[in-house]
Amino acid sequence: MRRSIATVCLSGSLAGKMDAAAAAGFDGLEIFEPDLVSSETSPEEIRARADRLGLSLDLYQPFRDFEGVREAELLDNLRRAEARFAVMRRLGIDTVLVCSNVGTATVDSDEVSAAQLRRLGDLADGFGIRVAFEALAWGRYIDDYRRAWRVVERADHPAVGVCLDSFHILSRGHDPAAIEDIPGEKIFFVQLADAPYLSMDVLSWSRHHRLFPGEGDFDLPDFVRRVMSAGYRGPLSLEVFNDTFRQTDTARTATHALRSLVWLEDQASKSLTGTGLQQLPALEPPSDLDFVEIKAENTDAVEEVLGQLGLTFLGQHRTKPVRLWASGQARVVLNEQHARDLEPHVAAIGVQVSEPYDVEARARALAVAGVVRRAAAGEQRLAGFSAPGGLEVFLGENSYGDEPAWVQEFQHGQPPALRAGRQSDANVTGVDHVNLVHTWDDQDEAVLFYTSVLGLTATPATEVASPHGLVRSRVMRTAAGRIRLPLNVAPAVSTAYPEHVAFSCGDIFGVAAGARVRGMRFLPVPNNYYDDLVARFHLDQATVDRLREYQLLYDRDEHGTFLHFYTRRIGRMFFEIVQRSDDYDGYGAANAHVRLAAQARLEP
Ligand SMILES: O=C(O)c1ccc(O)c(O)c1
Ligand SMILES: [Mg+2]
Repeated sequence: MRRSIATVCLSGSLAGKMDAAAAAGFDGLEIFEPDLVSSETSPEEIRARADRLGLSLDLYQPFRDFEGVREAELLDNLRRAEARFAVMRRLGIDTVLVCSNVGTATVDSDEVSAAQLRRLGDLADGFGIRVAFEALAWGRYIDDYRRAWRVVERADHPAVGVCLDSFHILSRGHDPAAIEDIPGEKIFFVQLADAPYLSMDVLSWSRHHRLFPGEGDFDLPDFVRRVMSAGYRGPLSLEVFNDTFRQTDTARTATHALRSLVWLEDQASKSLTGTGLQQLPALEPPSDLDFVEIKAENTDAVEEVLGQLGLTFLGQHRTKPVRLWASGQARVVLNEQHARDLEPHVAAIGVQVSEPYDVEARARALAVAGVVRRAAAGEQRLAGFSAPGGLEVFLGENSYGDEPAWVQEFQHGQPPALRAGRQSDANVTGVDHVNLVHTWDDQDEAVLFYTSVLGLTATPATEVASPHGLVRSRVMRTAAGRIRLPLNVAPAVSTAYPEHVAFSCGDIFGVAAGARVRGMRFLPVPNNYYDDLVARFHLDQATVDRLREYQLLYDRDEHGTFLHFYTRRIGRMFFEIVQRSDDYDGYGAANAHVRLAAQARLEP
């Protein structure tokens, strides 16, 4: 399918948007009228530039407030249209988007709107132009694509069809099934946008909060399947009004946008044949976390805490200043290579997949930047990718719970007896989650990255108050929860907002007691928190006293309970220990503000 993007999705000048769209690999462009009007470049030059770049100019938009008016206004509107059509001719664009009237309509009649669109069709015909009529979700009378189609059908003009915009349809909860009743050749254009479910007026929602496919809550693959089933074969075009993407780097956003379309085509192609939708190498979500890598100029402080938490040092790498600590399925790689002046931070994760080569091919098809790490002879080379925000993600082979082969490269350390590890409940058993921090402008991109490359799914956003501002959080996870990556957007003022690695265990009191004996300094929890626990959960005093003794936090949902505690901050990170009981599926979000306030007290 041809892939297009509306200029309104991107920041910068019209020429810059065109260059970025072409460089990212788009085939076509929707010219948003304000981008043209404010540009110094003439329509002829824009057309020539598009030709040079190999971009087709697929749509001119929007033409507003046309139908549903009285005759005098209609004549005005036709004159307005004629002037636009003349500009479109100079641009070489043959389709105009006419959106339903929101401002000047006074006549609520299919018959009148149809007759007026027919007259517009006659005018457009003379210019070799087609009219794609779109029902805006907030149209004065026509606010539903099914009514827009009724009107277009009634207009019965070869130059008049519909434009289907996923946002206007799905935001209103309109059933997209009726798309399949529209003849494909009468669907003149398809615009795609995702969005999070928000309770707000639909115009503001549309103008500020649209997202690229795969980043929000709408079922875009189903939407595309329906337009394809109807027989539509025109461009799939992104039209995403979003306050963030309008300010981010143009080239980066264009690449991000194209990734969303490539992902969407792949998703939509399932259970459809002969549509020309491009498929990606098959995707099986990762089965497990392979390792977490922490990088710093000096990792001593991190290793001290890992020891206090009961992890075991497994050895130094054969050829690099890299060390491995582990317990159960938790493997933490400490890397001092190329780390001058760097404080401890989460630099990479490894995930285990059954077919690393397929995932690697998939990532390349999605235009994800690879990372290269030198491997000496005999060392395992893991394919790696740079995720938005800078985390490196490596692909390891599924080891089915056994020690992965690369562990053998860490041999200059403990004797084999220790390598086997002491397995008891009072040990860390694995990594429960890795909490990653993003800036305000790359969280959505990160959601798409983990969705499209690794097949993780995103939970809806939640918000937690910290002393420095609200923290917005979404969790990327596998269905079984073996991989969980909460992505947090840090408040703007706290530039070095810490990330954390959460270890799981089966006996958190045991781990806490061991850590205390080994001198670990816990993140202190205020007494007020424990008073509140009594009120919230009707816990008996003895239980609360025991929690307080170890500075543990407590949460409960309908499935089970959650106990957790935190270490103090080490550089740009810290550790958490968690114990899930029964099928508790959260992250102690109700306690997050207590943790954030405690951290702010220690490091204001
Ligand atoms: O927000 C708007 O006005 C607007 C304009 C044109 C569109 O195609 C659209 O979906 C929305
Ligand atoms: Mg639209």
